[in-house]
Amino acid sequence: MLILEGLSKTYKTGDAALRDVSLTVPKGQIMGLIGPSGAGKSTLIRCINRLVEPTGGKVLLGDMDLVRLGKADLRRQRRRIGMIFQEYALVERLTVMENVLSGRLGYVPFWRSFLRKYPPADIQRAYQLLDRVGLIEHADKRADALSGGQRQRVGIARALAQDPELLLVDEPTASLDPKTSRQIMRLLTEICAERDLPAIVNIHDVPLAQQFMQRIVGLRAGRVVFDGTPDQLTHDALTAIYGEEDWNEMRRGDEEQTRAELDARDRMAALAR
Ligand SMILES: Nc1ncnc2c1ncn2[C@@H]1O[C@H](COP(=O)(O)OP(=O)(O)OP(=O)(O)O)[C@@H](O)[C@H]1O
Repeated sequence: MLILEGLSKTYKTGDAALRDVSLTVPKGQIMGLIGPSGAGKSTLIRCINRLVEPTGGKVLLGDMDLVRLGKADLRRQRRRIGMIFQEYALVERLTVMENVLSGRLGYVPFWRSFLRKYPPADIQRAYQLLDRVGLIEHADKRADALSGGQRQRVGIARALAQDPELLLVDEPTASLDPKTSRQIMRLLTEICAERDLPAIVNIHDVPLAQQFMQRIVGLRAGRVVFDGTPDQLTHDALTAIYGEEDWNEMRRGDEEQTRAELDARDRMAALAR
């Protein structure tokens, strides 16, 4: 379980990116974080594993406050948090298998990782994870030979190789087409359920969040302005998060995208005839 208590971040520039955010994410819950650009979504995710240093508050993972840890302890504790990134952050010239094994780097002694000698149990486990994400037959391919969706699956398997107690997921589908995005979101939700893992997913796409998240938290100007189920995300709630103008614009954008997708489908169907 993850508990945030009064988490705040003010950057040196004076930008108050997070203001007194308190949230509890229980085991197995997948929580979507939505909000307009600049609302503080990335800052929130990065304060949890202290890629960004919070200026106040607590981050409790189990009963440990990550904010209080010194450097060496923080490095050890970060193993407990798996991260999945928008741009996958794979080592492109390494194989799929090596990328997954790199999730174990926090556990193996330096000399082993330097020589890329991982224990057999890690290798066996990496194969199981690749099987779970549907990439077993791609294990020996270089990461740069894969499609975007496949790369994101490697990113998921690598995060799981850490045996994390929490997943932080930053815009996992921002670089993917709509169908692949849905497949990735489905995989993430299944994995959280199977492993009883809590997850926070920073997600721009509101319909996708509504379709897959159990809980949605809306941030605006660094504050939580909505916390509820997808059904409770009404027009009024969306207006509170995005403001009237932005929300209407987003809706128009969605309608245009849907129209464009339908158009493309009609054109493909016409070609196939
Ligand atoms: N390194 C930084 N230095 C100073 N200010 C920053 C820094 N990073 C973010 N900010 C500011 O903090 C606020 C929150 O930014 P953040 O990137 O967390 O928002 P976001 O909701 O993730 O936005 P987006 O959806 O556009 O990625 C913004 O006002 C931003 O300008």
